[in-house]
Amino acid sequence: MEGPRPVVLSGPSGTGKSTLLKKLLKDYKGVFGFSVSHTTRDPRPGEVDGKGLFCLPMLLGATLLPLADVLSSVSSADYHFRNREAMQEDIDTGEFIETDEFSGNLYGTSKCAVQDVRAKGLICILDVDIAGVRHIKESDLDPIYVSIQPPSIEVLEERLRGRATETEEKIQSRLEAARIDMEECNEPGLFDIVIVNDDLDESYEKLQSVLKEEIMKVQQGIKS
Ligand SMILES: Nc1nc2c(ncn2[C@@H]2O[C@H](COP(=O)(O)OP(=O)(O)O)[C@@H](O)[C@H]2O)c(=O)[nH]1
Ligand SMILES: Nc1ncnc2c1ncn2[C@@H]1O[C@H](COP(=O)(O)OP(=O)(O)O)[C@@H](O)[C@H]1O
Repeated sequence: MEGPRPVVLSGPSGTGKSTLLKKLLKDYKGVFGFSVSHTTRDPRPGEVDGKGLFCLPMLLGATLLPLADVLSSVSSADYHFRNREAMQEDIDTGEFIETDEFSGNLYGTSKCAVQDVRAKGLICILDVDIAGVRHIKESDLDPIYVSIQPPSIEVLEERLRGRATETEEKIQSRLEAARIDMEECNEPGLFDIVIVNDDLDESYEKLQSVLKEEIMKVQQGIKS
């Protein structure tokens, strides 16, 4: 597909990926779009459900929903929250680019989630775990791969506890996955850049700088 290259943000749970990507979406309106993943985990308070497997071009063609409703439901959602059976059915019918089991739940990037963003000419941001990164490497997406890492496992634990969204069991399983992620992220050729998210402003500067070229492509497209 033509257009700017997508961006994959990966890194341990609690390291600051959502914080950074929300800053990008806020500061660069009309430049970035979030690929809304599917998951079987329960929504956290305040999280918005994308309500299922939509393909924006398909919906518009069928004019099932007013355009504004479709755009807002897709762009502001955190996840499409599904039960395991429904998600497995969609996986079996080939709707996903990649899926992974993380901390007892299924997560996955649907083809529609990426198409919806790319069809609008936006830089598509995907937030996936390290297994997702490896699966995406086998696809034809050709994204920029960014790993966001914590300064240390102790700091990560503080952030996870500070966010107060997980049970003790989930904190432990996330820390276990984090140890593996922290080791594997330096594997040659896996990521284009590894950003240690100590100071948030500095990390955001580094992230903007690695995405500068793609951001300019979209901004120049908007002007012309
Ligand atoms: N492979 C894959 N991983 C995902 C996807 N969506 C989210 N994840 C990863 O799943 C993990 C858990 O995500 P989440 O439950 O939202 O917790 P959080 O990252 O701590 O906010 C994180 O490492 C995400 O990057 C997806 O579509 N595919
Ligand atoms: N650089 C930072 N310094 C201190 N706290 C941070 C930093 N970046 C993120 N946080 C905090 O850490 C917690 C986890 O961040 P979050 O963006 O939810 O992580 P992720 O999306 O990677 O799971 C949040 O409470 C967030 O406010």
